[in-house]
Amino acid sequence: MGGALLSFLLSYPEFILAAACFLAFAAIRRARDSRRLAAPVPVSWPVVGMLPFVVGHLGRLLDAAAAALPELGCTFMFRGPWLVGADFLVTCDPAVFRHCLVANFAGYDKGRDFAEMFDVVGDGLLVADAASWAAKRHLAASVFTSAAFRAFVLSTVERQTRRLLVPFLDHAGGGGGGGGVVELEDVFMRYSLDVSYTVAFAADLDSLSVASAAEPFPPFGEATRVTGEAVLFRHIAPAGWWKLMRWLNVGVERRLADAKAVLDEFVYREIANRRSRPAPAVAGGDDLLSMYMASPIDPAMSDQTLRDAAVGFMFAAKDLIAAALTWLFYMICTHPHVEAKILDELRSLHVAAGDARDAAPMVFDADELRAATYLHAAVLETLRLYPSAPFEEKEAVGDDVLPGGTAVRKGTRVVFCLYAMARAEGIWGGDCREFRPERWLTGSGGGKVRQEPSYKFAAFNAGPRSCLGKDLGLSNIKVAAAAIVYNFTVELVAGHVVEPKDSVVLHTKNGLMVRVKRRETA
Ligand code: HEM
Repeated sequence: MGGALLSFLLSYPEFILAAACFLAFAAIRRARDSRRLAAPVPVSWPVVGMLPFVVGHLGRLLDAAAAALPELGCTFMFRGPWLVGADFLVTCDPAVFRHCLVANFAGYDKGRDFAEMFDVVGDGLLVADAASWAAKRHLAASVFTSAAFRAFVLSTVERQTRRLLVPFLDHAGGGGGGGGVVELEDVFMRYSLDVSYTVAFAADLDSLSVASAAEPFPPFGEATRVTGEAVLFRHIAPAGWWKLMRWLNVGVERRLADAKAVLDEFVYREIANRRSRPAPAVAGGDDLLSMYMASPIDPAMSDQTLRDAAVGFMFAAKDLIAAALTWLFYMICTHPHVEAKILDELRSLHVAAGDARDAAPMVFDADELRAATYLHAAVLETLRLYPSAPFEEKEAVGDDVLPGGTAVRKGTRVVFCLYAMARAEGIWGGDCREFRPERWLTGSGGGKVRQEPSYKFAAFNAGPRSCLGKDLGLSNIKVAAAAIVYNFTVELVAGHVVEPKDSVVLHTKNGLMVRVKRRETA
């Protein structure tokens, strides 16, 4: 049948020409109609599909998607170039989030394509599906919810904030009366690497120390950075392209292979070191590797499982925390009244504690910050507008129909656009684009933090696959933010433009250049 059709079309090329003209005219009409809409929407052209929309908005795809999605009813099928199989469904509709991530969880997998793109985490939790995911999740939950591990994470956060972050900013801000200029996103990337490295391996990397901050990233940190870039490249480039590059071992794929070798060498050596110790000391600590090695759930855990857990943890936590801190400080710099309220709250906590730690600098711990509801609201509002993972993706396990009636065929990739959801008036109201921590607080005088359903505020994902480190991540952000706001003033360098980068983690395009100065009245 297919062969007969092909030979017919080849015998009468005018049919192909006529069909292409018809599709082109239809696309031109749709393109003209779309100009009447409030924002440009993608139009599917013959052969290239909606690729021109992507090319035309390169570098600002998230904002383009945020403007287009509400015009298209919040869900639409993105058509890639013909014959490349690059079509996918995009949505910012909370009802669709709820359906795919919560109600029909088993109907949507991460899928093999995602696992292959993110193969640096091996066969770990972040890419596993079905029964394999359930077993890994059970094991991970036993570690992440254990009191010993949580206490170790929180004490590490406080310790690294006190010994690395605050002294570094103090040093950077010591440049004359006007303070010093630093690129804060780089500071947060180093800080976050140092925290998660210690949490994973109970050793200090100190990439943010005053002495080493002028140095390039340590090889382990550089390997995680290169890997993030390569995963993004694999999301953007056609699969055949990056697979060919992988086969040829060139370009970004070659750098990825080198980065993986660095990660493997380090983690396997660490595992071997620990295995060579006498039995009672093999695990013994409260760091991630020790906790996994001592887990009664899988006493005969292979080295590869341990390696995948440790590397997966670095990717689950590190960059997401750094991105959240970066956008929080961009918001604080551009909303001085928010900074003033956070500072008031922290000062009242300090006074209420009545403690004797008047010797500056002050570092609050996670327990003390439990009462800092305004700071908590500012962090949530940052993650609403600038979710560290701006989109989530899944693959339909079978045919399905979404709320609203869109039919989904088996194998369709679904991209959940959190960044766009935050900017949809129908979902977050007319002031959705404003940074307003108050929207998270009940009552006019502050009070408690409001709960939003996870399918509407999906920064930590929704449903059974929700983030296992949500509370720890939030505490980490608050401890670092409180230490900075309380001890320093941070001002955006005049003329520096801060914009989101099209990326799997919401980094900035040009970093966050700020002037840091020791706060005189801290
Ligand atoms: C601002 C900080 C964080 C944010 C925004 C965040 C967000 C997320 C998101 C969106 C996912 C879903 C990923 C996916 O399925 O594609 C996730 C999963 C996960 N997160 Fe977090 N996370 C943060 C910090 C942390 C921390 C500190 C930890 C560990 C201590 C952690 C552990 C995990 C784990 C283990 C998963 C995998 C869950 C699963 O697949 O079953 N996260 N996180």
